[in-house]
Amino acid sequence: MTDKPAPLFDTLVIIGPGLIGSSILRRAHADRRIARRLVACDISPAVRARVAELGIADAVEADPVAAVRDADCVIICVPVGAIAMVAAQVLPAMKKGAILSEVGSVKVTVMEAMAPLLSAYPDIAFVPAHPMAGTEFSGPDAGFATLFEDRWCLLTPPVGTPAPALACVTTLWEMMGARVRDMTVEHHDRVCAIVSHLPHLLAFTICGTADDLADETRSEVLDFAASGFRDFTRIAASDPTMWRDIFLNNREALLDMLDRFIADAQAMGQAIRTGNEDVIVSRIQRGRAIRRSLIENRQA
Ligand SMILES: NC(=O)c1ccc[n+]([C@@H]2O[C@H](COP(=O)([O-])OP(=O)(O)OC[C@H]3O[C@@H](n4cnc5c(N)ncnc54)[C@H](O)[C@@H]3O)[C@@H](O)[C@H]2O)c1
Ligand SMILES: O=C(O)C(=O)C[C@]1(C(=O)O)C=C[C@@H](O)C=C1
Repeated sequence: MTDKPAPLFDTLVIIGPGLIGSSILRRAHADRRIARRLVACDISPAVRARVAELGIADAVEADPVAAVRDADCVIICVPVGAIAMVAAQVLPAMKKGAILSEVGSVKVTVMEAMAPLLSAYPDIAFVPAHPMAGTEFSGPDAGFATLFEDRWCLLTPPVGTPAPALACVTTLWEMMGARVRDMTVEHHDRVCAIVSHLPHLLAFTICGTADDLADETRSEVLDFAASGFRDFTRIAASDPTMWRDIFLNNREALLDMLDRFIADAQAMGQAIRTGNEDVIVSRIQRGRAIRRSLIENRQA
């Protein structure tokens, strides 16, 4: 009889088992090659009770210090503005050689807040990750085991990250079904500003603009929303705390992309005003080409 290979981690701890954290737990619960023991920890008693009910963790803890004591890997899955605070709670309790990770949607400010904390714990490897997958829903009921399937997961390891820790986190995300790419925190934040943060800003804004026109159009907005507007309302339904933290933490990159967008939108407006068909058609053709390449890359 051959022995089963050891799992990637003995104990994997998820702090904040909401949409992303509970999706990691579900996948790891279904594939025990990822971790022998799964621990969930959340500040909210309602979330803890629900995670226990769902049965997706072997233990559910209220106290982050108790939760991480035996961890080989801890993944912080809380809103961006709370990541460093949670790290400050758990770092002193983590064992030497363990890995600390997080899944925040912004990396530069998180790294800036983490650097002074990490310098006191040279035996903990910090490997930030960002799965480019999600939905407009939050909380432990929103998660599902296939959320990361075929999606990208961006890693932003600080210079000097030990190779075995980086390899472990890479393997973890590959076992989640994701494709993995490493990049710097600065590049990450600029890429996410254009592909994720600006589109959300536009969606929140267009819904607000439509709502401000309430007297004139609101009933029509609701009646006829099975149109282009509907696609904006899906992402505009996203969690306010999460998006407040993203916008305020990725301020510079987001404002830069917003300025570019405003200039391009004004150019399109000018083309419509002056009847410049070439400009209008070439802009639409570029949009269609981008959609086609997303479909070819299985990201649509
Ligand atoms: N939603 C997405 O599409 C998406 C995708 C990729 C990455 N992210 C990032 O992942 C993180 C989590 O997002 P989510 O959508 O899963 O959020 P969520 O609201 O579904 O879950 C967050 C959980 O963190 C808990 N929490 C908050 N503060 C805490 C604290 N101090 N200590 C312990 N638990 C705490 C909450 O109670 C909640 O259960 C965010 O940083 C977000 O930017 C989100
Ligand atoms: O699909 C959605 O609803 C999402 O908002 C997911 C999405 C995105 O913008 O692509 C949102 C934020 C994350 O950091 C990563 C993924």
